[in-house]
Amino acid sequence: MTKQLLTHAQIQQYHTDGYLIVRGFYDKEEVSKLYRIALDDAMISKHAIDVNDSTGKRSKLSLWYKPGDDVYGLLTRGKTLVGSVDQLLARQPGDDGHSVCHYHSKLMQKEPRVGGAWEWHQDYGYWYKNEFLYPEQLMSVMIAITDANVENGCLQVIKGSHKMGRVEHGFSGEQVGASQRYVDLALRTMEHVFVELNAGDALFFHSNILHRSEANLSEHPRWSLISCYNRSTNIGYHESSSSSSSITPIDIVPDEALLTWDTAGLTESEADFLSKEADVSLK
Ligand SMILES: O=C(O)CCC(=O)C(=O)O
Ligand SMILES: [Fe+2]
Repeated sequence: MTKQLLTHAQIQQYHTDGYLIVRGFYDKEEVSKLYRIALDDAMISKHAIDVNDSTGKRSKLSLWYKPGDDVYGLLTRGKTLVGSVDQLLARQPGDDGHSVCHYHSKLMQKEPRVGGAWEWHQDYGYWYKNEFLYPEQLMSVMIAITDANVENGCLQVIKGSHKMGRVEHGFSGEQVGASQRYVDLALRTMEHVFVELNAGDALFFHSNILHRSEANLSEHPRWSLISCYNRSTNIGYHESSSSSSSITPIDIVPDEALLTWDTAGLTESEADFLSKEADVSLK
């Protein structure tokens, strides 16, 4: 399947709404490979962290920085995905080269009946603490590995809330959440959208959009990959050295690499995983 860069209208929509859904970004064959690897990869499961919500439900999350030559690394380095991100991220004056970097990716596994909720937050609410100065140069892409719907705890967003700028965040149980007052005010005028995705769909979202998700009370898993991108011009002054990937332009690979390249599992040397002790805010 040939992937397309974003159209002018899609770019406009992202800037107006703070998010953009691209249906079928990955085809059936690609999705089944991603699902199989997520199930089988010993390194992913070895490094999975439990993240509890306020009611004790938990999601399994594996987070890594440097993308390697494994299937998930190749996905995040794919030409059209990186090219689309490049169309959406703001550029610093004077930056006219290839400057899209991989900050980190996380594989989120919300298992049936146990997968936990996420409080309302902005990703930049976390990343601000890592001293990245430019929210417009940061964004995330969620790739649905299974279908995500209201029943299994899909992502919810407040449409247009990225225009509010950064909102204060504080601890809420083990998670960091946005000030409830500002969430309530945002909901007075902005639309609360449940972003239902089919496996293979991609959701591009701004680092300042308010989002949350419910626990997975259904019988179906809700698995997704969230990859976060940055520009090399946006230095995280309070980032640990292990995440120099956030200012190192991505080594881009052809889209076909995902299906055709010979890949190993994630190895210790290729991917540097986050441990729970390393970052209390869990990105
Ligand atoms: O997967 C989810 O439901 C939300 C996760 C999220 O927003 C995050 O990890 O920042
Ligand atoms: Fe988030």
